[in-house]
Amino acid sequence: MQSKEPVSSVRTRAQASEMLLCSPSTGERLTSRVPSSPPVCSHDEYQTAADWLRTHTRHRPEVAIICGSGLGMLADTLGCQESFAYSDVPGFPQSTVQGHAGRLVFGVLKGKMCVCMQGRFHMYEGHTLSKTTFPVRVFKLLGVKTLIVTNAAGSLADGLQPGDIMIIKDHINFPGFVGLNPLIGPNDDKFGPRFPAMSNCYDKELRCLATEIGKQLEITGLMREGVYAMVGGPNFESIAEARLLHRLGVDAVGMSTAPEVVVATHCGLRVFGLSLITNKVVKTYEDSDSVNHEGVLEVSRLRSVTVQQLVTELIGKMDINNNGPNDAGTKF
Ligand SMILES: O=P(O)(O)O[C@H]1O[C@H](CO)[C@@H](O)[C@H]1O
Ligand SMILES: Nc1nc2[nH]cnc2c(=O)[nH]1
Repeated sequence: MQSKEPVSSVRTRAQASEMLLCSPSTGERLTSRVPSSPPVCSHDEYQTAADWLRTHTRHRPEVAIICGSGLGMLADTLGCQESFAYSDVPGFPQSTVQGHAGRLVFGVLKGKMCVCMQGRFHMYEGHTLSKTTFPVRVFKLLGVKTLIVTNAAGSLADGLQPGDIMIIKDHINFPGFVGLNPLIGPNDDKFGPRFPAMSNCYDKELRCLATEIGKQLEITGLMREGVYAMVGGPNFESIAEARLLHRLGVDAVGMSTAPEVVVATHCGLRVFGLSLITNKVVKTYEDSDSVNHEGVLEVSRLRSVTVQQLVTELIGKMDINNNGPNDAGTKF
């Protein structure tokens, strides 16, 4: 039997989901992207951004750093700086979160060519995961070998206090459990395999080196290794959620990092990650504390110099030619 609906009113699924994003009263578009429908960026889009950057800077970075909430000051310490607003770089999304300036800074740190993201993209801002992780593949095309990720996170582990630094040993990518993974979609074989392993995604040698540097800087009391979990955000955890995460073995929780690391590992970058613990996640109903972003930024600012020293020394001492166990050979 034929549908009685006129052809002009039959909507595709894509149109229907687009309509859900419009105000029912005015028809005004409320947001432009749905994270759960993952349109992927094409190889050309990454290449265009990389080509644009190559023609606009002399820098050829070997190390990329993604700065977490309130940790962007690190970029200011680079020598021979050249910087670009994200809005000027083709294909780059915009930063919308306080504490994420939205600048790409190229420069030299301890003799190594670096590029630093002063501000990252989060899924909860409405970016697709492909856009959230867009810079990582651009870095790969620019010749970057090592990615350093930093973030602000809440602690679930009893031994982790605000102001502590957690070297990320492993992660739990909770959005990935429900199909929100940046690698969903046709696999781009030029970047990496369809089914990448994630068992060595945080480089052991760099973790050991960071621990050694911690000793030299006399900050071992602040440092330990742990498991980071990414949740979608933007709300912080309910108490029941916090208890669940704790029981699952999560040491620190945040709303970023895992997608960047998945994409970096897929394309063979060596990864080092650290979480600055900015708050304790409330786990009991008797506790009247509650977390807010301003408090997160305040702790980040207070510890940013220490994080900066640790990352700077790590970059100075790392062997740039060791690409770690995930490197399957550069394809570009
Ligand atoms: O992960 P970064 O970008 O450091 O930011 C963390 O801080 C914000 C919450 O205060 C969230 O975006 C969380 O992910
Ligand atoms: N999800 C989450 N993200 C954070 N980022 C900084 N602190 C927190 C926290 O307590 N929970």
